[in-house]
Amino acid sequence: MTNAPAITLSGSYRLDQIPLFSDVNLHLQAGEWTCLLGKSGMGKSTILRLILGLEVAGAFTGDITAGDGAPIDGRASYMAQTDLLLPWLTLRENVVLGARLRGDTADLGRADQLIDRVGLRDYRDAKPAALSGGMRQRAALARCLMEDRPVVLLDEPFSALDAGTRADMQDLAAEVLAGRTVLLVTHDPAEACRLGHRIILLTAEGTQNWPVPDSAPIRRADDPQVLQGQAALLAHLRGAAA
Ligand SMILES: Nc1ncnc2c1ncn2[C@@H]1O[C@H](COP(=O)(O)OP(=O)(O)OP(=O)(O)O)[C@@H](O)[C@H]1O
Repeated sequence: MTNAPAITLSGSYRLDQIPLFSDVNLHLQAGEWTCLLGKSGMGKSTILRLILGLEVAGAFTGDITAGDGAPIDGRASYMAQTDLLLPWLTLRENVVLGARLRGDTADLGRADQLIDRVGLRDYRDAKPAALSGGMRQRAALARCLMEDRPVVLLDEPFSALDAGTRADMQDLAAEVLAGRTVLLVTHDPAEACRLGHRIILLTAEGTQNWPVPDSAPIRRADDPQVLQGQAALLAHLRGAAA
């Protein structure tokens, strides 16, 4: 993996001529996890798509830059909210899809290791239709981790998982993505407090930094500061939604 760059997105976004968010200043520190929270429909997934250079429905005015000045395109892997598994491929073929599309030789040993780590060894040759929603999400996570990119954009990657599996997958992602510049969109205050070097809240007025516990992530779920932090964040989000 090459060095992970910092990424900055600053600007405003209009949808059907109506501002969705204004004066956003989102700075992702190089090699760190930034967690982005905000009300549904506020534009979090749109921000991921803007960073990736993908098509969006509205108009963005502003700048999106990497700290090293090089293009972001080609250096980022992305896990969308929908798993985007190809139904005619097996789980293993889906996990190595990136290499296949690029015409590279897939590292099947690494793929099998990741499939094991997400707990899907027995389903390696199964088609996506034979997997539950949570299993499909873990397959998509394995495919994203397989890409080994310096920038990783994750859109609610653990949302379909039971609590125990979710904690395991958070641990796995934190381990495999150490040193990457990660942007994690999540609705879960506990997840943000465990994983984030930084927590940023997106509102119609822009972005707000939220304090994180003193210790370095990934933090224990029963760390008192994590427990306090997630309660305070939940209270804030509920207040903001009222
Ligand atoms: N393809 C599209 N065509 C038209 N409008 C869209 C499209 N995709 C998103 N939008 C609109 O853009 C706005 C922001 O959507 P986005 O998915 O970025 O929100 P979000 O904050 O990620 O929401 P959630 O938390 O529910 O996933 C919403 O009002 C949504 O209806």
